Amino acid sequence: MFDKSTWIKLPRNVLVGHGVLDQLGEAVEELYLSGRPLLVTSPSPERIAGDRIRDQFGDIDSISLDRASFEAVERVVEYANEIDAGYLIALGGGKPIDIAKMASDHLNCGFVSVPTAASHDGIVSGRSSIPEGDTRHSVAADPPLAVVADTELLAEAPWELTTAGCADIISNYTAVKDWQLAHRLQNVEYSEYAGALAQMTAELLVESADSIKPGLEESAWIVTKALVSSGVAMSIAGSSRPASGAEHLFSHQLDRLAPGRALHGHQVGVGAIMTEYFHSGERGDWRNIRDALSTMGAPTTAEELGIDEATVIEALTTAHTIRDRYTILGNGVSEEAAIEAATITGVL
Ligand SMILES: NC(=O)C1=CN([C@@H]2O[C@H](COP(=O)(O)OP(=O)(O)OC[C@H]3O[C@@H](n4cnc5c(N)ncnc54)[C@H](OP(=O)(O)O)[C@@H]3O)[C@@H](O)[C@H]2O)C=CC1
Ligand SMILES: O=C(CO)COP(=O)(O)O
Ligand SMILES: [Zn+2]
Repeated sequence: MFDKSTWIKLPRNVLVGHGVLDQLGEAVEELYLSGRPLLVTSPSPERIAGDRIRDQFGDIDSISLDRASFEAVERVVEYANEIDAGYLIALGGGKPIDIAKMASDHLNCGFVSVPTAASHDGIVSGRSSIPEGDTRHSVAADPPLAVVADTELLAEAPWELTTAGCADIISNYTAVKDWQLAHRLQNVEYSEYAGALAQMTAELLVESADSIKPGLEESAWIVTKALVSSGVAMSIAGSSRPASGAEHLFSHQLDRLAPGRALHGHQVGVGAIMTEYFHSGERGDWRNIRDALSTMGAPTTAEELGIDEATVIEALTTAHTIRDRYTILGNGVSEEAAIEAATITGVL
């Protein structure tokens, strides 16, 4: 008997374009939500766009967070219960969006995603990524009911945030390879559709590399559409596998060893150069990944990340311990092998 079933959760309204932030009220109205909103944000996004949201929703309650943690999720849940919020509006980068995503899951209410940076592919995804002690949880949660990504606002954000988004997408190359490897070696369930979508998204972005330049709103448009597409791949997969492999494990370790030093996307990009080397060897595709990152202005070395060599090697040799996710790192990379990979690829 055929007994497979799948439940793919996706946002209902996705608005990407010039000035669409001013249509947030309209997009929310179309969702037939009830109750008052709670704005979940962080300091810079609040400063940049908080008032434009208040212009549409009146003087709404808001909470500003500076760190992604389970404690921050708890604070949002408590505050939302206190004011009897009907839904959440997440305004900012990956941090407030992930926190609101998880809090809305706990509260059994919906949330709307309003990215202020094209820096990560959690804008649309049904995954929340929260660090806790020595580990990181990639938690299943509902995706946003709507996404309102204003390319005018995103283009005004510091350019490095956009290059971080590019690198998060380019890392799909190695993430999909790791997923396929785990499928072959460990019988991990693999979705051809999600894998193909994640890979194609990375390919299309790399093909557009010459059009991705600071000061061009079109760049924010290209990158945001890719982030949406990558988030959809995660929703189809029901896991972050299409967009997160060993390069993400490396980045999550860096977050522990050198917190706040570099952006998530930049760390996964540098990780992808090295994990591609592990996949395909010295003559393999790692040069293409490095060149694509460098064309877009994303870091390709430890120095450009602002992270010292010893920390990079420690992150690479311990990355396999952070989560139960089979990747090319297998049971771990020796220090000698890590130094060799980082040196050959020019990361060190
Ligand atoms: N759930 C998922 O599927 C995914 C989740 N992630 C998660 O997302 C996080 C990374 O996202 P990222 O966006 O880098 O993290 P942050 O939300 O920390 O944003 C990065 C920085 O950019 C600032 N910022 C945001 N928007 C603007 C703006 N318009 N102008 C100026 N500064 C701005 C933030 O300011 P401030 O400090 O004031 O907030 C912060 O300092 C990680 O925690 C990662 O794990 C990443 C990919 C996928
Ligand atoms: O960053 C992500 C995808 O780009 C999410 O992945 P994680 O599940 O590893 O947190
Ligand atoms: Zn990522």
